[in-house]
Amino acid sequence: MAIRRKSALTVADARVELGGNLVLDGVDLSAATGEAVAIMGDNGVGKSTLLRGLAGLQRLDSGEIDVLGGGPPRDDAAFWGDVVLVADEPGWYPGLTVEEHLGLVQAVYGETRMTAADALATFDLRARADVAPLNLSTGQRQRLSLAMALLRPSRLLLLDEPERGLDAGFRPRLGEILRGYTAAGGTVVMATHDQGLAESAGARLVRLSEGRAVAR
Ligand SMILES: Nc1ncnc2c1ncn2[C@@H]1O[C@H](COP(=O)(O)OP(=O)(O)OP(=O)(O)O)[C@@H](O)[C@H]1O
Repeated sequence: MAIRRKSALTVADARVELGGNLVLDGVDLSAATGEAVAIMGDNGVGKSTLLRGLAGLQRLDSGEIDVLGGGPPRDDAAFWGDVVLVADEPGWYPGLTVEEHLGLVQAVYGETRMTAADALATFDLRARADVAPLNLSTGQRQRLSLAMALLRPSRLLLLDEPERGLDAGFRPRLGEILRGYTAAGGTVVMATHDQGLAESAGARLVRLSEGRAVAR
């Protein structure tokens, strides 16, 4: 008998118009608790817009969203305590090293999913621990963004093109890290152009086409 997993999020008939274009045109999406979902599709089909909608950073013109059973996304501490969005590069703290950025996350959250030292190792940043993030390469900065996101406790990870800047060797590692996150009960929704990464993360593929989800 199939085990029915609890819903982590649902999007029903989402419509978003931007600059006179209907970017999302009746999109449905769902993810179960402990599931990874990869949203794929051509440039401009609305993947980032959908993720921003899930994070509450893009208002829907119509449609419904439920995130973690709490209704629509809310810009409050409880929501952001459960949800992590990794999209554009974050602002870095001037004067703090890579290791200190991770230490800061650990200090703020107290109980983290791993130690800052483990995060440095997991995201291959040990050799760059003492430099400022702005002195990292693009891919190393992306690894630091992901390390900070995976270090802190959360229930839902929203990742916009997490493969950005990552070399071919690290992408399967990221897939394994995301598998570990879902195995521990977390839910992942990512927009990606890398089907290999999606598969290594064990993600269900959802294709967006002209603002519609055509397979899920
Ligand atoms: N602020 C905005 N005003 C008007 N149009 C916008 C705005 N932001 C995005 N768009 C348009 O909305 C559409 C969807 O953009 P979105 O970034 O969601 O696509 P995407 O699928 O994530 O693309 P990519 O694969 O290139 O990251 C694009 O046609 C884009 O030009």
